[in-house]
Amino acid sequence: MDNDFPLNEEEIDGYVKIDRYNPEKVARIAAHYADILELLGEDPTRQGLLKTPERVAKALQYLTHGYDLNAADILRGAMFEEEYSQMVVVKDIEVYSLCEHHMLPFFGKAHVAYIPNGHIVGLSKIPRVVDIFARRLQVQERMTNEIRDCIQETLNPIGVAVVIECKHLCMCMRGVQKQNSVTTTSAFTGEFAHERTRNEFLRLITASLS
Ligand SMILES: Nc1nc2c(ncn2[C@@H]2O[C@H](COP(=O)(O)OP(=O)(O)OP(=O)(O)O)[C@@H](O)[C@H]2O)c(=O)[nH]1
Ligand SMILES: [Zn+2]
Repeated sequence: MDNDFPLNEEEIDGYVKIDRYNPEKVARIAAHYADILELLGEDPTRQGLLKTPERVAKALQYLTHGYDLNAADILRGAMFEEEYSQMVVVKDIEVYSLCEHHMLPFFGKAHVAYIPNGHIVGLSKIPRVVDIFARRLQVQERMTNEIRDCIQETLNPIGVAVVIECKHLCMCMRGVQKQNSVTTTSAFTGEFAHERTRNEFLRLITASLS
């Protein structure tokens, strides 16, 4: 996938405000990156680096485009009255975020469940909500709570469960340099406070289809 910030609204269903890809902002961020390249001992005028500051500026805007999106609005856009009252689980949602301490990626999977209370939500909206909170500077714990709170407050279900498992590059490529550690965070509301419900969710997210 091309990682440049989408130039047209179609690519992400019109949810991103076009002013996020502001040429003035790109130019300003790029100017800083030209300085940074120099400070790192590079020659920003060599051929391979000529467009790098601009590419980085666009990539950073893409990686933080969640700031421009309203997750509650996106959920509200696809809520349907339905009497279904069993747990709905969307698991293995890819997560790509940036840790707010080092601005290095952390990535992995999110598993989200809710128990409807008269309304269900369009399934694709759950990964969209995950993305909106992931595509900004984050800590994994806050992201987990924000996803839970957004679904609870907007959809008002009987309960919400969120489990996120991520690898943090700031712990792999530098610092403590642990290549295999995975961080798991979780957040629950309502019915998921009960061990039985929580265990059913945990069983479903660890079960394999094959
Ligand atoms: N709780 C939490 N910590 C995170 C997350 N992402 C990165 N960190 C941690 O943020 C901490 C920042 O600690 P500092 O001591 O200020 O920074 P540092 O000197 O670069 O730390 P080291 O990574 O241990 O070298 C580190 O322990 C990181 O592992 C996250 O999502 N949640
Ligand atoms: Zn970090």
